Amino acid sequence: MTAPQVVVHHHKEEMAEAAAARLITTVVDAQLSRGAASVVLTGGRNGNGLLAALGASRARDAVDWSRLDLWWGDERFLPEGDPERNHTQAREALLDAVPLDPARVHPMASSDGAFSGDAEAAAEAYVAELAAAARPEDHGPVPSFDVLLLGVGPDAHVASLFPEHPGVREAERTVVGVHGAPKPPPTRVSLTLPAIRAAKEVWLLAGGEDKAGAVAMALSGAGELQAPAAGAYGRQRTLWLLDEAAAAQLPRALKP
Ligand SMILES: O=C(O)[C@H](O)[C@@H](O)[C@H](O)[C@H](O)COP(=O)(O)O
Repeated sequence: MTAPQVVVHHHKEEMAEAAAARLITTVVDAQLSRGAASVVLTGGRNGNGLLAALGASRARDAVDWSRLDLWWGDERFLPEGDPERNHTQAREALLDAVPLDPARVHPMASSDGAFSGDAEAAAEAYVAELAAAARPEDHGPVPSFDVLLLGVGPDAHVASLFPEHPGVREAERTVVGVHGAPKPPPTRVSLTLPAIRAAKEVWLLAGGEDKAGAVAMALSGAGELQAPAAGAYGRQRTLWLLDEAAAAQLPRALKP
């Protein structure tokens, strides 16, 4: 388990811009060293804020978009094109504006497609898609993601893994269907903590005072059942990207 590192920016806008710059550099370095890069996107305002900041960055085209593999940490189980889907929002925030290779973009299934209404079947399909992309040198039945992005909820949820819910307890499977999510919509598909922990780097994004309690709890020793964000860490790096409001309740020893 990699000890979490914390970076605090003044406001969430600066946090988004800094995270976008950091992501550009990390992706470019991965592409230089192995010819491709793999990133897992997250939904929510901070995740989409990062994508929008990346799209506005003049450095964005240092990325070879045709050699970027994009996955999702979770998805709201809604019809294709629904404005509330993380995939829809990511396309609007950035993806439709850059020359990605469609074969390397892996959205989770919609509720009206081949798995209509069956979130478990959609989850199983993503398990298979991840496993098919894994290589022998990878750490488990998922690709070794270079960066896995996670927004953090006010209850310290990450992806669609909510405190005390079955998904956060999943210790084997890489993707699960989620029902009765406290954050609407209730039905979702989510990576599990084992899948999240296969990533080289996990970056957790939290901005705003409504996240201060969750951030403090997750970084002060709470267990993953109570604070799923506490169980989200990368093999090589775990990075918390905060603004001052979200860092307000952090013990001094944890502040940079
Ligand atoms: O589908 C989702 O809603 C997200 O994946 C979810 O995990 C989100 O990242 C957090 O709830 C934080 O959302 P905000 O950044 O909007 O607070």
